[in-house]
Amino acid sequence: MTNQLMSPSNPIDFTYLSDFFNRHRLNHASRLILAALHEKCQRQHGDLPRWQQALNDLPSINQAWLKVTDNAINLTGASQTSTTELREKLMAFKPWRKGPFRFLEIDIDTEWDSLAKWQRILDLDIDFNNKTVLDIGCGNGAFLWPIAEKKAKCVVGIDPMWLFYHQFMVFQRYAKCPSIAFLPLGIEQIPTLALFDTVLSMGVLYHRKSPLDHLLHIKQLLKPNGELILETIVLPDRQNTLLTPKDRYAGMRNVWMIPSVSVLIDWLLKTGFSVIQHSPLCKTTLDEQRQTPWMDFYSLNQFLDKHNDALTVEGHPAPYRVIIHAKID
Ligand SMILES: Nc1ncnc2c1ncn2[C@@H]1O[C@H](C[S@+](CC[C@H]([NH3+])C(=O)[O-])CC(=O)[O-])[C@@H](O)[C@H]1O
Repeated sequence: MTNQLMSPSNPIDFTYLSDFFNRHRLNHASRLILAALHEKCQRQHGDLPRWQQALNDLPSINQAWLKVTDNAINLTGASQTSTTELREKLMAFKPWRKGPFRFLEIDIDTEWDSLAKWQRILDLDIDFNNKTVLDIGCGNGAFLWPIAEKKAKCVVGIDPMWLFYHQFMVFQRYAKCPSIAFLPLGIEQIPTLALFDTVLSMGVLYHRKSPLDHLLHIKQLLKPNGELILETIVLPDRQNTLLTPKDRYAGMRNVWMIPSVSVLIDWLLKTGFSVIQHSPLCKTTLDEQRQTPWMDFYSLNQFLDKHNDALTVEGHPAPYRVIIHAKID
């Protein structure tokens, strides 16, 4: 593909997206999305020049190849750069939260083992084949690679954080996967057109002030018979319970509501979805989320009660997660 992902005169060049949207029949959204990207690029983030430089400093790699293996999203190839230098270049994109990745011989040990979540998605046996997929709040795009490998027609990831866009580009500049696009935009900037067969919203719902509006918004983005993969924190309670933390939840400031699974299902039914299946409840473990040299801020370990890991430091139930596979009624 003609992939103008980077050019020295205009380092954030999204012009290749017109071609991407045309190829994947997303052209109705093209004009509005390009306008939103243009506007975002006008309001340049202070760290952008540093991250752009860090991308430009990455070495050339011969025969680059990206593959998702059991324990990492793995970029292989041949480069002259020493391990020490390579590690330093990749450290410039810290903090690395989602992964883990392997970049040539360097293991990027991210805060989250996202492949554990991916395994829970695989356990639901969801069919991505030939689907047009949107991943809302995709972080650095860790799930875009395995979804593309499952032969999705195209995968669009959106996340407003410029750092995550650059972490994605660390791999895409070599992998040049023609079926993936990462838009550094928030959900609010995506036109409400029914363009997608499958929408993933993972780790996002509890950050939305109005979770029902989020579900209604997703419904507008789905084609008839479209499917939702909703992953979120829930209460371990079997009853109809809902937590609205007054202040923080597990150290996170912007958490609005955490429902029990039964409330979550009621929200889905109320907003016009029917539930196909859901995963078992899964307590987030310190194997799945922890501090590493690649993400040295506080992590789950510091946000659980030291004497009782069933509780957060604030005294709320510790995080459990569920994945619900639903479809439009
Ligand atoms: N308005 C917004 N629109 C879209 N994304 C947003 C917005 N605001 C924040 N985000 C993004 O939503 C993501 C939430 S993390 C889940 C990552 C991945 N999905 C995961 O399942 O590991 C939470 C977690 O770690 O669980 C972050 O990357 C935000 O930048």
